Order: sequence, then C-alpha cells, then structure tokens
Amino acid sequence: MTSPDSGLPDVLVVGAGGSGAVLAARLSEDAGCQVLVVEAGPVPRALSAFPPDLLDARLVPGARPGNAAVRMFPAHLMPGLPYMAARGRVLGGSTTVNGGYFVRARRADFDRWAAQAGDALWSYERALPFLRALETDLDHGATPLHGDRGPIPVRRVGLGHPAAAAFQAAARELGHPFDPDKNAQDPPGFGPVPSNAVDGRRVNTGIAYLLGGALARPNLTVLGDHVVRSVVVRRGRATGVVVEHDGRRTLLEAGEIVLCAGALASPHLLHLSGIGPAADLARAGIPVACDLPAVGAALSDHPQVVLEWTPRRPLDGPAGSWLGGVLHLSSSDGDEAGDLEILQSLVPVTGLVGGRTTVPGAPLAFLASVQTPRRTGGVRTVSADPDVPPRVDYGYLQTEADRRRMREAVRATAAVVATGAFGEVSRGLVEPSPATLDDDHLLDRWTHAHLGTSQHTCGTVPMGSAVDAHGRVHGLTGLRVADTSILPTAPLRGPAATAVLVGELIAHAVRRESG
Ligand SMILES: Cc1cc2nc3c(=O)[nH]c(=O)nc-3n(C[C@H](O)[C@H](O)[C@H](O)COP(=O)(O)OP(=O)(O)OC[C@H]3O[C@@H](n4cnc5c(N)ncnc54)[C@H](O)[C@@H]3O)c2cc1C
Repeated sequence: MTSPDSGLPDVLVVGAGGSGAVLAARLSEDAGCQVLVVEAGPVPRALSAFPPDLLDARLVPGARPGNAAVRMFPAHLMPGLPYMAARGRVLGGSTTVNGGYFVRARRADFDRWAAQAGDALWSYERALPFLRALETDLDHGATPLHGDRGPIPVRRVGLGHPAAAAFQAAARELGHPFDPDKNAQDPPGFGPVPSNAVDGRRVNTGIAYLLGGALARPNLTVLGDHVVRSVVVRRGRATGVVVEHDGRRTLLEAGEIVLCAGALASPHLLHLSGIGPAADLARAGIPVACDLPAVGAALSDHPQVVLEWTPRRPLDGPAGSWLGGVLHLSSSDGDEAGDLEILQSLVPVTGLVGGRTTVPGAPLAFLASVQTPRRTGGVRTVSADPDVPPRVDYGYLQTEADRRRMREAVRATAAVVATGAFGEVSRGLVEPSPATLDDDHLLDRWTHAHLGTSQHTCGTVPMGSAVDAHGRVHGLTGLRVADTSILPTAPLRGPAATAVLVGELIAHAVRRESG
C-alpha cells in the first residue's frame, strides 16, 4: 500500500478483462484501497451502452473479422501457417467477445498448477471456495460445489434443439457416459455446456463485476481508451506506467502495478518494459531492466478444427445460445482424462463469421479440439516500438503425438456424425471424406489445411519460472501479472472461468499480503 497522503493509487490494474475487472472489483471492496484501472478499449458505463452483438449469446463476436471490440494479433499456428488471433479490447476483455462457455478447470489442472507454482493456493481444494464465490449457479443453487451469490451467472445450455438432442443420442449410442454437470469434476462424457449467458445475454466480467455496483465506488477509477505502452522500472521497482490517450502520453504512478492485459499483451508489455529474455530484448533495441527468460518463452493453447455437417432438413436457429452439447473423451495417451473436446455449434460457421445467427441452407458444425496440457511456441518482441506487434507462434502439431491426438479428435467427431442417432438430423460430414479419414497422412494434410485455434492462450508468463503463486514478477518489486498468462498450461477446458478465478485468487493474495 502507498502512504495515505501520497495521493497515488495503491494498485494500478492494466486491463479490465477476464481477470482485471474481477481483481479491481475485489480489491476495491476495501474502501481504504485506491484502485485505478487502465483499459485500452472502450468502457461502457451501462448495459445499454454495449453494442448489441457483444451481448448476444447466439454469436461469438471475436469470430467476426473487423469487430471494433477486437484486437487482432498476427500469428503462426505452425511454421509457415499464418493466422490472426483475436483478443477482446473492451470492458470485459475477451469475455465480451468469446463463446460464453464457462467451464471450470479440472482437478488435474489444479494439481499441476499448484506443483508448478509451489503453493497450495492453486490446489482444487483451496480454489473451490473461490469458484463458488465467483458464480451464481442458476441450475444448482448453493451446494458444496456451487455458489448462489457470486457475480457471474452460470446456466447450462438446454439440449432441446434437434441437433443437440441428436448429439446426446449419438453419444449414448457410442457408449459415452452422461456428464450432466461439467463443473463437478465427474468422469468426462457428454453433457450440456455451462455458460455465463442468461436469457440469451452473455454476461462479461465487466458487467458482472463492475457495472453491478463497483464502478460507483469512490476508491475505484476505471479509464477507458487508455493504452499502456510500458511499465516504468526504477532501481528494480515498478513505479508506474506510460499511458497513451488521444495521442498523448502520460506517466501514471501507483504503489503497485498489476498487468491483466491477457496472455498475448502482458508478455509483450513486459518485454517493452525491458523484462524478458535479455538477448532478445537487446536485439529489439530495448534496454534490459530484468533478464527473465521465461517471459514469452512458450505458450499453451488448444488446436482446433471445424467439421461441418449437412442437415437432413431445415433446422431452426438456436433459442438463446450458439452452443449445443459438448463431449469430452480421452486421447489414447490415457494420461489426461477428457483431453479431447467436441463442441457443437448450432449456428453455421458462416453465420458466426458474418455476425448472423441463421444462414438458410448452410451446414452446422462441430469444433474438435485437443486440450492436452502442452507448452509450445511463444511470444517474441521484435521491436521497441509498441505499435509493432509481437511475433506469436502457437507451435501446433509439431510432434507425432500432437498430430495423433488431433487425428483422434477428428475421427471421434466423424464417429458421432456417423451414428444412426445423428443420422436422424444429418446427411453426413461435408469434409473430410471417408478416404481421408482412413489415412493418417491424408488426414494430417486435411488438418493442416483447416487448422485453427480455440483462442485459449495461457502460459506466457508462467507461475514458477516468471512469477510466483501471487503473480509477483521474479527479480522486481511492485509488479505483478494476474491473468491467463500466469497459468503454466491452459486448462483441460476453456480458460474463461479460470481467468475469473485468477482475478479472485490474486485479489485474495494481495489482501493477505497487506494484512
Ligand atoms: C474469440 C474468442 C472466443 C473464446 N471463447 C471462449 C469460450 O467460449 N470459453 C472459454 O472458456 N474461453 C474462451 N475464450 C478465452 C477466454 O475468453 C480468455 O481466455 C479470457 O477472457 C482471458 O482473460 P484475460 O484476463 O487473461 O485476458 P482478456 O480477457 O483478453 O483481457 C485483457 C484486457 O486487457 C486489455 N489490454 C490489453 N492490452 C492493454 C494495454 N496495453 N493497455 C491497457 N489495457 C490493455 C484488453 O483490452 C482487455 O480488456 C475465447 C477467446 C476468444 C478471443
């Protein structure tokens, strides 16, 4: 904490996204803690000020090219395979432009993170009270596993749509267990998707944590359209940030700086501030403040391909959410239960990309992802100019084991579509052909041509080698990272619920440290 008469905020939070909005709201519950949030994107002060597509749970705003609420990062999924990665740039960050699938990490993820962080704070048992506190589970209410008072409303998407019902019947036909509560740590199988959308409206973290009352607190200030360019480090201590607004740069100082800019922007900001691998920084012309090789050394994400199928008859559009059911099954590795995911979209991909909930005659889709915990690729900063984007490499499918798991995910999806039960609604897959499915080499080529990502990036500033279990950056004082960057590996599920948990856990840690 700063001294009361310094006039400086105690904590300056960079980014009001999946973790930052949560952290700022929780820290400002203490009226004696002055919190300043600096967000690069716009900050609507009321629900009605959000563009309607950012609230519509039948859409995934981040999938639509050119959406003003999205910042694109040029990237490579594999060497020679370029891609544009989307990140939310608006109050709520990527939770405002994402799919609204809100599933907790698995116990195995917590075990791994607790070991890597060297702190039981990250164990499932210690995290569970925070997982309960962050949600209002509208299906279960208050139980030992679920909460009924938290800011994020969680409801499982109904399986009443004919395509979702057919998916459920297909999973049963194939012998997959029913997994009715994906947030309960039961054996993985087919089930409805827990979502932070209610009555067709996606509730991002800005709405849930800030617009719900925190924004009115006198000790909380949230600045929108202010882009942090770098962190100022003096004699091993972070003292402030350089911020750009309306073309003008100013210095904002605070007792402590917390980066919540997301798993692509946070490592870039650290690099621009001279914190990262010294040789790379020197090559980019950035003076080194702290040699920290682990910053940006790898990332962790989930490769994904879309498999489209042709409806046998015209099907209605989705009622309240683009999401159908979801099936988790295990790759033949057998090490990580439920590491393959088949997620159903009730909106054609052309609709998601074009911002439309129905496209007559268009095929519907499954999103097949490999969610085995992996660290690959990385984020490298190539210029001291903050406007030059970092080099983002996903490093997907570089090993035979990675390619095999992806083949298994694709073939498992094809098996669902090939069931008699799914045949009630489907004429079959658009691609790949049976001949391609049968041949490893052809299937690898098909996958390469159709490869995408779940946009679940984590692990770019990992606990253990870059920050400690409280997000404190090694080798410096006054600087933390508190977003999905610090999770050493992406969870076996989508990371949005865990991003919120990061905000909750780090707020708890900050409060405990300051007594
Ligand atoms: C298209 C898409 C779909 C997804 N779908 C799902 C899903 O359905 N389920 C799921 O679990 N996960 C999903 N995810 C991932 C999930 O939304 C993210 O993992 C999560 O929101 C990350 O939280 P974060 O706090 O780390 O970063 P973010 O939520 O991205 O927040 C970072 C914030 O920092 C701000 N910021 C960045 N740089 C600066 C700067 N220099 N100065 C000031 N502010 C800055 C940004 O504007 C943003 O508001 C999806 C992601 C995307 C992009």
